[in-house]
Amino acid sequence: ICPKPIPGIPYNASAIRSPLGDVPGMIRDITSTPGLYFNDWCAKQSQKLNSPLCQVFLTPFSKPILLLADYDEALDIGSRRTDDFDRGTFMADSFAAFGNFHTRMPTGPEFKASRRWLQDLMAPSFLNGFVAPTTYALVSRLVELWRTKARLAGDKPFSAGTDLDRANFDIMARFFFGEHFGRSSIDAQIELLSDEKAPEVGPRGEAVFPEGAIDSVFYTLHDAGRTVTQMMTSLWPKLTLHWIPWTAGYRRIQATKRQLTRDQVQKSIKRVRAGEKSAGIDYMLSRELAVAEQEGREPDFYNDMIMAEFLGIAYAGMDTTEANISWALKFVIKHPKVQENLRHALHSAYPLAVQENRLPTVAEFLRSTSIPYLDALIEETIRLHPVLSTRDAIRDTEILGHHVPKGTTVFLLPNGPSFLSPPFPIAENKRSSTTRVVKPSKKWNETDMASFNPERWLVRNAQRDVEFDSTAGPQSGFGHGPRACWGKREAYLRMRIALTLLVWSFDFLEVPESMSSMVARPVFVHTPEEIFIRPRPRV
Ligand code: HEM
Repeated sequence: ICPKPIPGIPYNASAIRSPLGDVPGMIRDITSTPGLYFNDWCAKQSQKLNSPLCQVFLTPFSKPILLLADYDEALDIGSRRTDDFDRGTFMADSFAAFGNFHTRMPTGPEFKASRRWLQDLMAPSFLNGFVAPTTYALVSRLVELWRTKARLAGDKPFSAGTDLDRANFDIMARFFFGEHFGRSSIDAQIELLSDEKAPEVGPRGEAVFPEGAIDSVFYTLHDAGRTVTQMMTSLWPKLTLHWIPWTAGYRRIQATKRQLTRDQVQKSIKRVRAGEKSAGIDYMLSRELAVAEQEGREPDFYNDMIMAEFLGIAYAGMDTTEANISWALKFVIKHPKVQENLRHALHSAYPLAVQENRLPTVAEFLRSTSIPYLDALIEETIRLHPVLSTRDAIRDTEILGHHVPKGTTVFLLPNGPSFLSPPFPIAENKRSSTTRVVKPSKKWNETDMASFNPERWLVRNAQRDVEFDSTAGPQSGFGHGPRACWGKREAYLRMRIALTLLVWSFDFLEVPESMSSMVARPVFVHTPEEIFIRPRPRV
């Protein structure tokens, strides 16, 4: 009943002496180290076991999970070895509460059908024509809210976490449903402050503002997100799978799907039949209409898989992007020089807006090409707070010369050696045949790999101009290959708009040490435990 390791791959000796595997050690490490969470613990094991491939036993009586800590092999598995590896049980189980969401599926016919409905939503025409102006308008409301809060708070910092949460929720809700979703939840906050009442003062001297009501879909997404963390950290995932459908959170998820069907799908069907398209849902249902016509059947607008995409994607796109915007703000607060450089880069990109003492318009934003320092800051934030990718072996195969049985889950660590600490030396003949034939990736300078330094992404071109180099060194924050992040383009667009408008509008002044913790919350997505800001309006 003790775990059975795969021969030749290092593991913690104590793990195979108990049916509980690595669980007791992991719980001990995590509870005794503030800020250390699941992904960090995994990265630490590869360092402790001093191997680019090791194995851990994360649930009692379980099969081993492989931890791969090498950028070139992870890139290879994600993008080139798709006959050996695919999305597998770990993700499917973790996202169980989301129903037929495509991230849970192997790359087969059902996955392809789901992706067909989503086909238009990452197209430049939809992103630039609909998502950018919508996001710009919503972030402008956040700017308005923080102006009001800054005025009422005087010199006191205040928590920005809930506002960022709401703004990102508003953005995702409108991505799918447009203005038909109703009033923005940031507007509800602004209204609440219209009495100009001074905020209360919290225990650390921070200004505390009241919280307005918010749509029930917001709570549902958080409930659903909690089930992902619950599943990933459950000692008994199979039991948890059976138990989740009985929880109040799960019932709320089902009720929300019914509500969205009633409120949004019906309205969208009318628009689609009238040939009108604006929000994401309209494009999805139009695709279904077109496919149904092609296949000579009635459209199935209420298909459970379409419903599952609304909640699944809203969750996948909300916490991840919000976390990175929050970390980026924390970094610019902690590093005033970076904030100054960023503002200077933004001002140089939009000289007319500086001259006219206003924000860059959405049209200017869309016309501008890359702003290297902004792109570097975003990339550096993702590098330091990445999300884990996983794959399962779909046939008996090998990694770094070791036999890997079919069905084995592999974590492609985005935060271990190669990324945040020096890579392991690996003999060329141990690498996969597909890795050997491509040029090895560039490596990070080993002296400062774990520190925050946006400059690492900048290079000078032949004309001596500074450019952003997305291949400057290893980065796996969005995963690789056909199962990499589907929403990457929207995420970049949102992060660029949000950071441009926020850093243009405010000087983010230093906050006291007691409010500037860089510790992350123990949830699946590396999110700051708290974020306090002290914004001083500029324009
Ligand atoms: C900074 C923000 C984001 C980060 C760091 C991030 C990261 C990731 C990662 C690491 C994966 C797994 C990739 C793999 O296994 O190779 C993923 C998958 C996914 N992401 Fe994102 N994501 C972000 C934003 C978004 C947004 C905004 C959306 C939607 C609008 C989105 C939708 C998805 C979906 C649907 C998948 C599943 C893809 C599949 O299974 O084929 N993500 N994301």
